[in-house]
Amino acid sequence: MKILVTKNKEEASQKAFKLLQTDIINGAQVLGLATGSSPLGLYQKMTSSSVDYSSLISINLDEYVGLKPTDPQSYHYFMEHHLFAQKPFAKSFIPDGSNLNATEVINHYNQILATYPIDTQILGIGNNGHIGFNEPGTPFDSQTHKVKLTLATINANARFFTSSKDVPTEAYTMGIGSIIKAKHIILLAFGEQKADAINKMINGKVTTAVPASALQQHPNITVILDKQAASKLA
Ligand SMILES: N[C@@H]1[C@@H](O)[C@H](O)[C@@H](COP(=O)(O)O)O[C@@H]1O
Repeated sequence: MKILVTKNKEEASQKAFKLLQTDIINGAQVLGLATGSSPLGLYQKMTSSSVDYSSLISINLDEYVGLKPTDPQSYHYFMEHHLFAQKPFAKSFIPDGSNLNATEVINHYNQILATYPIDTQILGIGNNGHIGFNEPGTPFDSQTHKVKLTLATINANARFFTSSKDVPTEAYTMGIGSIIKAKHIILLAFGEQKADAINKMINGKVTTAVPASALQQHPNITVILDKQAASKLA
């Protein structure tokens, strides 16, 4: 694991942008993308750059079950608003949260992942160590699946909704097995509330109790932190 501790989000996002650029120059064609506040600075760098992404493929990690792509709280809407409207890709895939037929959504997404192996995966991390929406206890070889969100995740994500009652309780997510297949992973984490999860991810036991600890086994991962997220590293 390569760990970069930066001054702040701005410096971290710039470093992530440069790493992504290098990967693209070196032939990366399929980008795995994440939602949440952590990759926002990177997406701002991407939208304000002159780089053209229109020949690349993007595949997002996850989506809430029950939200239409047009719902402002959906991850479809988030990606459209923060990246795709300004920087369209050749094809962009996000699980269809409005399709309640889980088997159909899962099979379709696994097929997409088999067709387009991810070159560079952008990742955030939940306070409880989740990646994508892979909550504690998820097997490391998991493929796309439907999850019941933990109370911790629902509460953490309530900041994007009017109230925690509005946060969907289920999501479709790429599995840990699919995430760790990416050739290069760039994980971004900011703030003290991530410090414990980051320390467990890097120095803790490799255990399904901390989904991000699966990343210790990955041969090519860059973790970009601010000082607060790095504050519990030994
Ligand atoms: N499904 C997303 C994750 O992919 C993301 O990493 C996490 C942290 O979000 P943030 O970056 O806003 O802290 O939130 C959600 O649960």
